[in-house]
Amino acid sequence: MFNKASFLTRLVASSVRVSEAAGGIIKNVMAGGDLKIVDKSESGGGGGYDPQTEADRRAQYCIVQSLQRHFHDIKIIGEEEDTTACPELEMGFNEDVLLSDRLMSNELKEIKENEVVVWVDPLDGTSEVALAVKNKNLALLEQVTVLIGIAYKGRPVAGIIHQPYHSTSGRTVWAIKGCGIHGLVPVTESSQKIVVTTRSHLSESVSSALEALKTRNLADNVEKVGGAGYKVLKVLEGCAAYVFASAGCKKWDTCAVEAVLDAAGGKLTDISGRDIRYESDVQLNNTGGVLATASWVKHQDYIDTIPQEIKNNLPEISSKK
Ligand SMILES: Nc1ncnc2c1ncn2[C@@H]1O[C@H](COP(=O)(O)O)[C@@H](OP(=O)(O)O)[C@H]1O
Ligand SMILES: [Mg+2]
Ligand SMILES: [Mg+2]
Ligand SMILES: [Mg+2]
Repeated sequence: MFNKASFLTRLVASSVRVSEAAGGIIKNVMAGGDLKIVDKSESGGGGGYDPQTEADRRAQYCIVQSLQRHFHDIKIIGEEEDTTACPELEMGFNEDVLLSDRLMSNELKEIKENEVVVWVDPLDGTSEVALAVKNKNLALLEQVTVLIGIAYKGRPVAGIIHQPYHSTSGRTVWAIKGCGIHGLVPVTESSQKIVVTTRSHLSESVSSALEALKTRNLADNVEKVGGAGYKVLKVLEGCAAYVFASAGCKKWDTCAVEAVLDAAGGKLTDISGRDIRYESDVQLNNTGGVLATASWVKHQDYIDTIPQEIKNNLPEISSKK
């Protein structure tokens, strides 16, 4: 069945399994207790504290090696430049994904390996991992996700969000364009408009945008949590929007989650309402910020309410410097 399925279906079926293996590696490193944290901003990464742990490095190695072994011509762009080798694992694939093959459009069925860009965030929420260990507050680990996003012609067509610390054995939420969302049931209405935003990268523009939303009853409450992946899961499970009026997050933070949110009827753009592009040569930073809304609110209301001066300070820069 696997070999008969189209390339995209096989890539997603493998990516679901690889994300779960990466989640297991993250848990093993955490259980070992020695995160070997480095601060990437010290090696010229610019910006503030930007932690990377042994879990980030091992998880990325596992994901990239496994996918490259089975799909030689795909282009993979991952967050971490430094990785740590880990034993080769025979991944297999997730059988449920193969069932999507018959639902896929012909255009997606015909996609070839060298036409996709795979955006990998091996561990999203590293700041929360560091804080969980520092404060011995393991509840924060629920905010950790593994993100694998698949882009075709510069736009997301499939996404995998693995959440290793969700309940006891973790969960994987995945979607292929036009084939629905799997792994959770999206909330379709809520009496309260809760907006989620960053815990560890707050800034003047992030706060001002949220204040503006509050005045127009588009944010009854604001929750500050970690990870782009976790915030989109919160939007899928009842929050109204994820609003991040800052240029800090990257293409690997948003490609997977945009595909999953889109499959649930939500929407993700920059804060000016522009589509985020995912070609292999784009600027890595999401310089226009991130606005992700649930299916049951009007995305345009949020765009219209964010002050123009904040948007002007977050221009879209699409080509790589
Ligand atoms: N100013 C900044 N500098 C570096 N990374 C940033 C950033 N703002 C956001 N990010 C990254 O975007 C993701 C979501 O951030 P946040 O948790 O603050 O909402 C995190 O990914 P990683 O944890 O994969 O590094 C975080 O590091
Ligand atoms: Mg990230
Ligand atoms: Mg990361
Ligand atoms: Mg990081």
